[in-house]
Amino acid sequence: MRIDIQMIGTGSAFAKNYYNNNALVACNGYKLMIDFGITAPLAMHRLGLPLDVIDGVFITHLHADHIGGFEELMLRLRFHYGKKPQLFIEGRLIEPFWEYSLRGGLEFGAEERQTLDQFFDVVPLSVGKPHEIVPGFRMEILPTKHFRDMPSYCVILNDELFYSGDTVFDPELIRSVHERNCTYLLHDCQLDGHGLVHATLQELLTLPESIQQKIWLMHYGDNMESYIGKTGPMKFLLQHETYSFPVSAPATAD
Ligand SMILES: Nc1ccn([C@@H]2O[C@@H]3COP(=O)(O)O[C@H]3[C@H]2O)c(=O)n1
Ligand SMILES: [Zn+2]
Ligand SMILES: [Zn+2]
Repeated sequence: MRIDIQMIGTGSAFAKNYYNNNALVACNGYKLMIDFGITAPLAMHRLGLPLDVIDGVFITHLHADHIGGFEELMLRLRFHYGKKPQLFIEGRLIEPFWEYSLRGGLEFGAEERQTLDQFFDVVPLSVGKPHEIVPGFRMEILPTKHFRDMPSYCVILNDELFYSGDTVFDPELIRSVHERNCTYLLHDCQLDGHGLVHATLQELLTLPESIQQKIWLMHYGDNMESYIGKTGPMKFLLQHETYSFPVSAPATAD
């Protein structure tokens, strides 16, 4: 079987040549969006993808390049398409996501109090508890170290494909997913400067070659092209491209 990933964008938070680093994952007939940032509605439009292709959305963390497109997504899905997708979200993120990031725009003027579950079928996730999205398509989240104490999560799909979300360089995390036989490591990458909240290219280049061979770089800045050929065996994911990753069917969930 395969996991197909279309990179809706591959850019860092403030990149202007690239849309926000968000990905549309297709597996066993289900389409899962990983993050939906400020630029995601425009990127989907440019790709000719209507918002109702999305069956579910997973949120890695609450920075705007990962959730800034939700107001449009929620309004259009509910009132234009009449669709209520699933929302996969770590339990601790639910309240701040709704109360601090969205409620002001979605409730103001509403006659009735609005809640997140009017827009989504909310599926709370927990670290260490894999979740079967549909038969044969499984996700598992792990915490990442990103920005101070802000909760943020990476995700492993079908035990084989690791998607970092946003994280500082965390060799222990990378080695652990390598050792549990993840075949593909999609990792955010800051190409220059200090890695205060992201892994830098220089840091990723210190990993053993056997790990670098599995790494696909994403969430990069506008100067990506000047780094082509300077990433060792690591490859860049390209915006709007679809990548088809062969995977094994996961062992039976839970
Ligand atoms: N101390 C910090 C914290 C954050 N940032 C920038 O804010 C962005 C938020 O989205 P991101 O993708 O996590 O990247 C962050 C930094 O660019 C930064 O530059 N310095
Ligand atoms: Zn980001
Ligand atoms: Zn972030």
